[in-house]
Amino acid sequence: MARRSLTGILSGRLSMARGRDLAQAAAEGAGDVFHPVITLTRGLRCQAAWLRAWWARTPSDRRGPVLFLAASAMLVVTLLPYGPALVVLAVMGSAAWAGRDRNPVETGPDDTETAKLQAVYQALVPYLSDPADPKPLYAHDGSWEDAVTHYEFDDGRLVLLQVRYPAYFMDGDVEARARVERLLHAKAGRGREYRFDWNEEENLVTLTALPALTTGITAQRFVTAPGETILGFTDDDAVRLTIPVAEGEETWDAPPVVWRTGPRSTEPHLLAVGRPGTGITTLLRSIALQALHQGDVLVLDGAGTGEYAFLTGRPGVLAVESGLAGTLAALEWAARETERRLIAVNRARQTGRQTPQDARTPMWIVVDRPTALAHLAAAEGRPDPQELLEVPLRHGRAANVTVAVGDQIEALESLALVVRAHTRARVVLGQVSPAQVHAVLGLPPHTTPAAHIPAGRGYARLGDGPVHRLQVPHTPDPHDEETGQAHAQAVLSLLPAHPTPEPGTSTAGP
Ligand SMILES: Nc1ncnc2c1ncn2[C@@H]1O[C@H](COP(=O)(O)OP(=O)(O)OP(=O)(O)O)[C@@H](O)[C@H]1O
Repeated sequence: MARRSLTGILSGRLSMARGRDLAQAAAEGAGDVFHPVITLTRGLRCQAAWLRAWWARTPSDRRGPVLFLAASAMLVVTLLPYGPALVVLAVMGSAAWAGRDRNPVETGPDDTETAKLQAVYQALVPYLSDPADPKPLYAHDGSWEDAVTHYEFDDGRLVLLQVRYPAYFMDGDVEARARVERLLHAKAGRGREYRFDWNEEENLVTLTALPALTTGITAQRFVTAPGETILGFTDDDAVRLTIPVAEGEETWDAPPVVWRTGPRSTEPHLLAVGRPGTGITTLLRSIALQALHQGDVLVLDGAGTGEYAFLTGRPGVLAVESGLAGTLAALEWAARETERRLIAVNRARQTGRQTPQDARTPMWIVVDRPTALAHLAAAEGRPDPQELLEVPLRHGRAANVTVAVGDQIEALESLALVVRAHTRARVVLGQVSPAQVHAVLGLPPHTTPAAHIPAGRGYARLGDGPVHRLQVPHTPDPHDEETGQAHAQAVLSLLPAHPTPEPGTSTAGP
């Protein structure tokens, strides 16, 4: 075999490399030259495929008229000046558009997100697997892709996660659910609030990150129908209705939690409890201010801190009592007044006449911290004021009498049975445990607590309805030194104006 010299081999390689470069340059040049043609061909192919599919979908009895229409259109086009040229231009233009290069869209999680999803999956293994399961959905050597059906990240943080769970997982067991929710909450990040939705039919649980509820809504005249009271504001998708609210300079549509009272209400009385300083008085003040636009209000302030004093003497305010003796007298009057209204309503029904106006005007009894008064009454050997609420609570609905009670959550056990039994509209405010929410509302919250809970934040439930997150509108005591001028003015402007006194007139009341 003849040997080749090193220079010969090198020069041969050099000429081969040059040849490859030339071929590559020629191919690139051809690619550039033919690119429009390739694009047009691709577009024409797309159009032809679409046309074929459309033709296949068209029922056979309609193909004849379609062909006839197409032929007529072609005839018209050929008769038009520049018609065929315009048609060719239009087809080429749409083919160029249809065949344009589309950058591939990146799908799927990046490495950090994949690691996070796998971590969530692995953490769920002990909770959602069973050693007896021959084909477990959750296993230590398994992958998140088997169980995660939806996910969404925002800035690297999970904002939506839907996972499947095996059919044997006890999704009806509150504690089993709570364990999974606690774990998902911890894995998704504790800084924000999450909602959990359990779909028992399809064995799916969804975690959704919730935006914080606005704390900027202050006392104002809300747009409501007669018998409606706004307890506060909640999530957009939790209620069907929104009302316009002013927040600072802006007006926007906010989703309210509306409490309906009166003869047709299924939850005619309210109980609100919370940790001290979380906004129970503020909520009752907001309710009293709204009630004043619908009827008469009697305020009984067990805490005796004078936070309702600004209402004293205003039209529609029957009395503001804070001492034990005054409260007992006011409640005795309220019980008699409820009975009087009840008799008037019954008489009117029996005789087929309209209920007299003085039995139709709504009457509200707002009681703040009744357990404080109960304690005082027990010490003085006097009747528990809560027991005097029995008549308004039992018969108030028919007599258009509404009772709203507020107290501290620690005093829940001290609340009279009659109060707990007849208050089906419930609110709980402040940093409370899921068990406490369950004790007050009859259901645990389906959202995790926020890292920081502002005053006036909590949950509301009307009767057997769902549990709503709630933010009470800021309604401070206008006489409090710490209340800013603007806020005080906003509250005072909601009070009905003093009527011009007419000689010889007097108002009814306790
Ligand atoms: N919705 C709210 N928005 C803003 N601040 C609020 C809200 N609710 C209450 N606050 C503020 O929180 C503080 C306590 O409110 P409030 O007196 O209503 O609570 P409370 O539960 O009745 O307290 P306490 O147990 O001391 O009577 C007040 O300074 C009040 O202005």
